[in-house]
Amino acid sequence: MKHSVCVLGGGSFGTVLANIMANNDHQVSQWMRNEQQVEEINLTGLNSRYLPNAPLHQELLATSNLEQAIRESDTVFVSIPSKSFEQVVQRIEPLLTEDKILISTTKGFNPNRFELMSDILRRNPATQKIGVLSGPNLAKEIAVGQITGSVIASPDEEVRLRVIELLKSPTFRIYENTDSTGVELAGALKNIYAIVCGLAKAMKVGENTMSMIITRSLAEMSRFAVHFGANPMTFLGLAGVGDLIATCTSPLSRNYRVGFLIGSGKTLEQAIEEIGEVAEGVNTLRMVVTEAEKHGLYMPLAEGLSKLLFEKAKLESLIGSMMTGGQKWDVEFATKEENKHG
Ligand SMILES: NC(=O)c1ccc[n+]([C@@H]2O[C@H](COP(=O)([O-])OP(=O)(O)OC[C@H]3O[C@@H](n4cnc5c(N)ncnc54)[C@H](O)[C@@H]3O)[C@@H](O)[C@H]2O)c1
Ligand SMILES: O=P(O)(O)OC[C@H](O)CO
Repeated sequence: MKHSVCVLGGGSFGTVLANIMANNDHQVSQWMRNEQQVEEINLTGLNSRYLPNAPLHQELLATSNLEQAIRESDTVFVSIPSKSFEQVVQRIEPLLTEDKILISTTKGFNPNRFELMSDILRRNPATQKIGVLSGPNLAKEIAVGQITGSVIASPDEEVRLRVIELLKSPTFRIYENTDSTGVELAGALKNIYAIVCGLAKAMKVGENTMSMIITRSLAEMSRFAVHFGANPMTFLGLAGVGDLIATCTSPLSRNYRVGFLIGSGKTLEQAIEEIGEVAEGVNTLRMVVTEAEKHGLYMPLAEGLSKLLFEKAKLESLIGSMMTGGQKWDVEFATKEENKHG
């Protein structure tokens, strides 16, 4: 069945998703605020600022008419950075009807209060058909047809099946999960650890060290997420360990690059300016460290990074924070009995 889809956001991820769905013969409009970008995509089939090497499907329609784009669509993907997500969702709320499906692809927290993007979507009074798309999805790799897997998370089967129908392709495979909280938290939290790994890479640490950081990052992020209702098993999937590996090891990740640039002597402000695209991990770090303190959650890597970025602590103290401290179990979600005998 041919669907009408709207993607909100003119950045790299919104553009690759819109392009996949247009290639799948769905009617796709991509809403963006920048008129010049709209014109460029419609006239040349290129989004040169965000995806310069990816020619786009000729039927993909870029638009700055938000009202028309929403009214004409049965499914809306929101690919707006977390900083502006709530503001854009408030604009579309009056246009929503109970049959519309809403998908967040944004990996971050609301900077104004501790909540996820799907919480913002759920506040609309019209539709509760809501899902979260997350996984190891570096947009620039997807754009050139690298084999990629992602996860659609929603308790609602219709939502999951719709997203699979819209996005599946010979190079893009979508898996299902009902643990929306786990998938969404995994996607947001891993950005913190991508910054840590970028820093570690700039310090030229060995592979033992890098593996330890990535694995302890997984322990830390799943500890946080389980406290807020996630299933720890979700962290074994693509949205958990999968995305953590991709983002913690790839120079294509903006968060990793923030860490690498700081580790190479730049300030946080210089790193953000040089990248020129959203790096969600910085805001996520602020929100998560505050919540971890409030709830007594042990997160030495996040706390160490926060001290380094916001309180000018020394780089070495970040990794030092992982080497001391009380937490002694390798796998925390094994039962107490297993830990005793394992
Ligand atoms: N790029 C990736 O590889 C990737 C992959 C998976 C998920 N994501 C997530 O997707 C989200 C979007 O990322 P991206 O990579 O597309 O970002 P980006 O930096 O490439 O682009 C952001 C886009 O949002 C637009 N925007 C910002 N504020 C706006 C506002 N108030 N109104 C309208 N438009 C606004 C910008 O103009 C820009 O077009 C992020 O949360 C990111 O974590 C990104
Ligand atoms: O470029 P980043 O660091 O925002 O990462 C992009 C995606 O989240 C990778 O899955």
